[in-house]
Amino acid sequence: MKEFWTSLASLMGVFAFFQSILHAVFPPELRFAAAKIFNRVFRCFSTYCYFDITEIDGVNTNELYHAVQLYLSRSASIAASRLSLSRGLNSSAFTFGLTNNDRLVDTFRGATATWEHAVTQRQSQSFSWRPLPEEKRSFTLRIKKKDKPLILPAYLDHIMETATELRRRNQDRLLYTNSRGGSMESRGFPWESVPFKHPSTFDTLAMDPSRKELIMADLKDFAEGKAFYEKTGRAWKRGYLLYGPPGTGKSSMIAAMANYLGYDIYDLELTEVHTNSELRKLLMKTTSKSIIVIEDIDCSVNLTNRISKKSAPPSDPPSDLRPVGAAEDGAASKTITLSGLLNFTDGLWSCCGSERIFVFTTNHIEKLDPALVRSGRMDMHINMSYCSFAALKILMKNYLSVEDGEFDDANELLRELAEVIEEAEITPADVSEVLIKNRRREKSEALAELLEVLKTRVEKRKDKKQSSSEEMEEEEEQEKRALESPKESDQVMDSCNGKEEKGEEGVV
Ligand SMILES: Nc1ncnc2c1ncn2[C@@H]1O[C@H](COP(=O)(O)OP(=O)(O)OP(=O)(O)O)[C@@H](O)[C@H]1O
Ligand SMILES: [Mg+2]
Repeated sequence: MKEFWTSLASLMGVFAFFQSILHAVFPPELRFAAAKIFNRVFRCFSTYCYFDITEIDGVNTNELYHAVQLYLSRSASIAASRLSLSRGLNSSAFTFGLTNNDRLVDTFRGATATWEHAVTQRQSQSFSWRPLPEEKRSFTLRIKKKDKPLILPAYLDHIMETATELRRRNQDRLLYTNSRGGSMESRGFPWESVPFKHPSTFDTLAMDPSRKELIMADLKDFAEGKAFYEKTGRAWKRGYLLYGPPGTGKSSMIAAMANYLGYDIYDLELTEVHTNSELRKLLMKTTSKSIIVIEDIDCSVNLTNRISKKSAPPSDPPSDLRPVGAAEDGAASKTITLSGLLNFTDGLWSCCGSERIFVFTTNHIEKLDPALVRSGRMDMHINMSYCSFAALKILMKNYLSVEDGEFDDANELLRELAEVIEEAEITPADVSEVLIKNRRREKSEALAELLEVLKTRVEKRKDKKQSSSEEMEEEEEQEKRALESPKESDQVMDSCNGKEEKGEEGVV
């Protein structure tokens, strides 16, 4: 310790000596230049090396400067005592920054990096087509010379990646749509966007917790799977098919996925796409870390034509190559085809960009072409089914703030609800409606009301079943009767024939 103070004192002595020489020997106008030279000499003997990262690189904005700013803002909020604060356009988070001459120490792969932020007045405005800011801002990175080969350029790559991730997390999600009704070529960019504010999350999504966890784990695995996809040579994309009756939460699931991963959503309106090449262009203009959604795929495109094709003449092209809806008018090039759609998700073009998720939804999985649902095409098929008791518990928590264990297991109301919920075949959307209507009442009253609704549904379903089975029985009975008394019908036939014969005879 003593040695440290001795060397520090001698260093300060040397510094003071040079300072006094500077003042004694050089006139004030040359002092700045001389100081710079001394500085350089010092740096030659220093064990450190320095990197200046200016805000404006020539006349262009230096991306690295902003990346460093964002990167340091993570730790600046903890380490520094005076900070600058900002909030970017479209951003929902505040960003901390270092103020003038503030320092921050960071470590990377065991090496220490010291950052200093400098703000100086721009001396004279040199000619520029673009007006430059009055202040000159820069970061100076100081690292030990021996660490240089160890951490550069990996450290800078790390900074850029972290900053991109932070920017994405701070930025609001965007929801893009291609359904503007006009020609998409007219404005160059085929997608229009709005901030995506859907509040659905996996916490609020009513479905069995075990299935939910499976989906979340799958999504996480995908988002963190860059190395895996690179190693295995697979395109970094994943497909989910959500199917189930209306109101079971397919759209809510998509919103929850986007919020969970922090991805943007591209809601593709297939009916607005006229050709396969338009579809490809749309795909090319999507960004990484996004979910591309085609809702109600069974209604968007006629995907049943492959089946209907079996009865068509053999000279026709295979149905999946045939333009959808263009068979009669021959406008083949003016439509999209099933193969175009499959290429969209699976072909080479689907890999331009990376980290993308495709989600198709349908209410009628049985109506989809087998090519679309065959294994491997969509990586995961998710059945969004009617409300189970586990899902009901989540809805009770969402709408009535009923916490786990608030009603004990022996509670009569809960027991009855658990008994009838599956039989009632009610969608989470319908349960939500009942709970919303009754949310201001006592919790037990609201649940009792729900129980009534469920019981009525069960009764109705039973009646319907009863009447349809009665109808079926009656039909069967009629068929049986018809089979058992062939003579009667023969007689009718005979009598008809008889009449005809008579007539003929009469004619003759
Ligand atoms: N599983 C669920 N969890 C939470 N809320 C749900 C769920 N399912 C439906 N809801 C509620 O019902 C509403 C409609 O649900 P959603 O639009 O997600 O259903 P959908 O399956 O996409 O229906 P459709 O097939 O008609 O498009 C949502 O706003 C949400 O409040
Ligand atoms: Mg929907």
